[in-house]
Amino acid sequence: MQTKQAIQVSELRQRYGDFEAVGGISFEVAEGELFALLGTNGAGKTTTLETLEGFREAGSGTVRVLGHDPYRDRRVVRPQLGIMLQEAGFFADLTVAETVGQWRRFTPSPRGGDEVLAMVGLRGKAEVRTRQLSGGQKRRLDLALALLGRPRVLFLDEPTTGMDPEARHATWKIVQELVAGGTTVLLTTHYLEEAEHLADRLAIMHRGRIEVAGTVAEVVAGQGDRITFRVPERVQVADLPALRGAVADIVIDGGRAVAGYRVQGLQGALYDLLRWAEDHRLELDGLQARSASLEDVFLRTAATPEGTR
Ligand SMILES: Nc1ncnc2c1ncn2[C@@H]1O[C@H](COP(=O)(O)OP(=O)(O)OP(=O)(O)O)[C@@H](O)[C@H]1O
Repeated sequence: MQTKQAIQVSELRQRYGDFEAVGGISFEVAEGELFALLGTNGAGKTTTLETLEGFREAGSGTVRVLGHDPYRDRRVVRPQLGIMLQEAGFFADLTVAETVGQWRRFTPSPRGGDEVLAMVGLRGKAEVRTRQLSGGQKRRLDLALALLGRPRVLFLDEPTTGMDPEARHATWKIVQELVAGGTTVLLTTHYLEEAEHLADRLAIMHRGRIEVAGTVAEVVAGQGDRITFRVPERVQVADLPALRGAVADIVIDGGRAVAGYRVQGLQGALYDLLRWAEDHRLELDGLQARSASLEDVFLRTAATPEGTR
């Protein structure tokens, strides 16, 4: 059976005046998949999301959500979307229950107010005024409102900003349950751990382009594992070993030189390093070895200098 694509973006470009905020991006999200859009500040994530949500017409390229143009066919598409913006405004004097009640009036066949509040763990706050909610609780109320219309596609723009780790994990669980129930989710986040935890696939944007995309394993593959240690005082940088062909880069940290290697496969490279240290009777201060992570890929992408794309 062919997988149906809930979201299709092909060569999307968006400009603000002379400035190109999105420079020709393409990706697809299958029904029931969670796709995370990561990127540096100003990379173009929100502009992309706003286009998919039908708030902006595509500058050029094509965008389809559930098979429709979300801008031109928004009457068809919008009722099937749940949207959690970066900042939603609530009326400060309304209670949580009243806020949900107001939104229900504008939502066709909405979920029950109690039901959505229970889903996001806010039933105990139903009678609290929204201005008294904490930042994390406000984000959960935002999520409750996005879920009212039983959306087939849910857009979450930095959903866990301001949440403590417990609330963040609780939110991840809610999102995982929605995905398990067949909801398609497009998420933006600055928390790489969140993408690692939730995303079936992800893309990293930088200056309007998708620099890398795939599953976490695909994105991280080939990035190289990392070994670092402080260069021992009686060793010249030129005398450091090349570990399976990898040459050390040196940074100065707290007045001491730190050697860093990017190697393919930790075990062999560590074996060589420890044997070298043993042969030279050296203690390797601050020795660290770790597998490549999404953070490595992100930081490398973010470090791509201007004019190199
Ligand atoms: N209305 C606008 N007018 C002019 N420039 C804009 C406008 N909205 C966004 N931009 C610019 O377009 C670029 C992309 O912005 P966008 O908000 O899409 O990025 P983002 O990836 O969501 O960033 P962040 O992670 O900081 O939220 C930025 O350089 C931003 O300054």
